[in-house]
Amino acid sequence: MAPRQRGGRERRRLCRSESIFLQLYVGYFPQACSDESTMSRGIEYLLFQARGMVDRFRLLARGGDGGNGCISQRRSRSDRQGRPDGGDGGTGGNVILECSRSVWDFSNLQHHTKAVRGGNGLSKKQTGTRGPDKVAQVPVGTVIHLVRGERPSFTVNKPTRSLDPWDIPDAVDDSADSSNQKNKDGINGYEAERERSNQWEKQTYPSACSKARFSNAEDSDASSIQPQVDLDENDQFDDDDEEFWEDEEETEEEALDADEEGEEDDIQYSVAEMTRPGQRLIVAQGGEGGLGNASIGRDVRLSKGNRQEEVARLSTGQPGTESFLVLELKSIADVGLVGLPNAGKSTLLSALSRARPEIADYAFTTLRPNIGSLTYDDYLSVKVADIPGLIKGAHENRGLGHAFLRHIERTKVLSYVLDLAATLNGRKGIPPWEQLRDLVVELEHYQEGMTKRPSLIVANKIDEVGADEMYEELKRRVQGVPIFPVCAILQEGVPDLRVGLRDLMDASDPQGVDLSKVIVD
Ligand SMILES: Nc1nc2c(ncn2[C@@H]2O[C@H](COP(=O)(O)OP(=O)(O)OP(=O)(O)O)[C@@H](O)[C@H]2O)c(=O)[nH]1
Repeated sequence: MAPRQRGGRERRRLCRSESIFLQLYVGYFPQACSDESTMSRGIEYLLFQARGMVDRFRLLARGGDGGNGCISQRRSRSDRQGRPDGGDGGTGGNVILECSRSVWDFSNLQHHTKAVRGGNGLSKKQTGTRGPDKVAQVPVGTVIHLVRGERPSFTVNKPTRSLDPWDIPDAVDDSADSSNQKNKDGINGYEAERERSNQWEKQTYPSACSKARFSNAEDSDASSIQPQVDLDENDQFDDDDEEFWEDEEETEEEALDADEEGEEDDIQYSVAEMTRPGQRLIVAQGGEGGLGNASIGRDVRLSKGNRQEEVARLSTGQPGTESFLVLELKSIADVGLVGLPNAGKSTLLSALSRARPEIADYAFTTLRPNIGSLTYDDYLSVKVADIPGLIKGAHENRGLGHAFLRHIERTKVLSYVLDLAATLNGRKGIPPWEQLRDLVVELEHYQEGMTKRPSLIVANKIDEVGADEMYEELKRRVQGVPIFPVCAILQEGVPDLRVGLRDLMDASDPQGVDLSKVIVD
């Protein structure tokens, strides 16, 4: 097989970054492109962006197919004709998402994730092995949207490799009652399930339906019923299957975009949320194994005419289910720091907690959310999220746009970080009260009512010359929310801010920012 071309994907990503770069440096900083150092920062930014955080991810998950049932005759001297003794195929593995603290985005995932096929049944009524599950780790705060397929279901957090009696080779129960029950269920349900899966295959893989592996009963050749020896030679992990998956992967990956756009109307939003480490969610189920001829012979009366075809159909393992999901990361923090670029949010986060985000004197240093932990004397731990800077017009995709706001969607408290020094000493920035207005407008554009949640204002850079007067002016212009003068860089005012945040979380009637109480020229 020809090596797979990854170039297309790389190129696409850089193009997106380039467009952001242009918006930033030509739109937001009109004079910037003439400045060499800003250009080099821009390039640095591009590189960051190219390997930036993956907080939205399209995932096509497919459960492993069930193994085929075995067709085998056991003969002995006393029984020349022999008895059917082929075991059932094993169930395919599930695709499971596991919530974990050890990953912070989706960069470890593969767009196509498939679990392993169940093992084929063996002679002497031995059931095939269960296909191992494919477990993919996702960060805490992952929200799952369903584009296509079955709704995912949570599973008990236990090792999924543990086998039930049907999965243990040689564990076929001979007692009439239980085996009949199982096989009746299996066979009755089998017809309907098979019909459903045939339709599913035709819809999902019209081209692949012609492949032998996906051939349905009508197409299947009687020669596909192999004696035991041949079945044993079949690889349990099905090389053809792998190849098929890889061949399809490149084209399907491109199709994922189109699919998502095309099916946007049908998306079921937030079908599940993963908020606790260790939580497990089955997103695609493994298929049931096919029946061995020991089960078929015992429970199904086969008509003479199409006996072989019927046996072939019943012994073929069912395909695993497939689902197309969009995963989104919404960080879970108690306090969200919002501010314009360069306001000092990252510096403040490092003063409040042990987090060490990148700090620099240029805009958009922060390209991904940082989360720090603030611990009080009574061991209450509060999570604080620092998100990339917002600018006026972010809802029109200026700057880094609105995407990062999802990380503070669930915070209990908002902390507006305003730069008192933005207009001081000849700087051409925005006065703090206008910064506040712009931030409130952007947050409301993102989610109506977001600014009603408990809020406080951090008046940062109080150490700068002229900042005291600016702080007094800010207090005069903004009413209704507490304002804390802080010098994040020297950690001045930070202990009071810690207390203020705690009070806000404990307060019975805390208030958000009301723009009617903000005086702007
Ligand atoms: N004088 C003074 N400078 C500060 C203070 N806090 C932060 N700064 C400086 O302001 C600049 C920006 O700080 P950051 O913490 O990176 O600002 P940010 O809001 O995270 O910026 P983005 O990543 O662009 O969103 C840095 O040069 C800091 O050293 C402060 O209290 N006083």
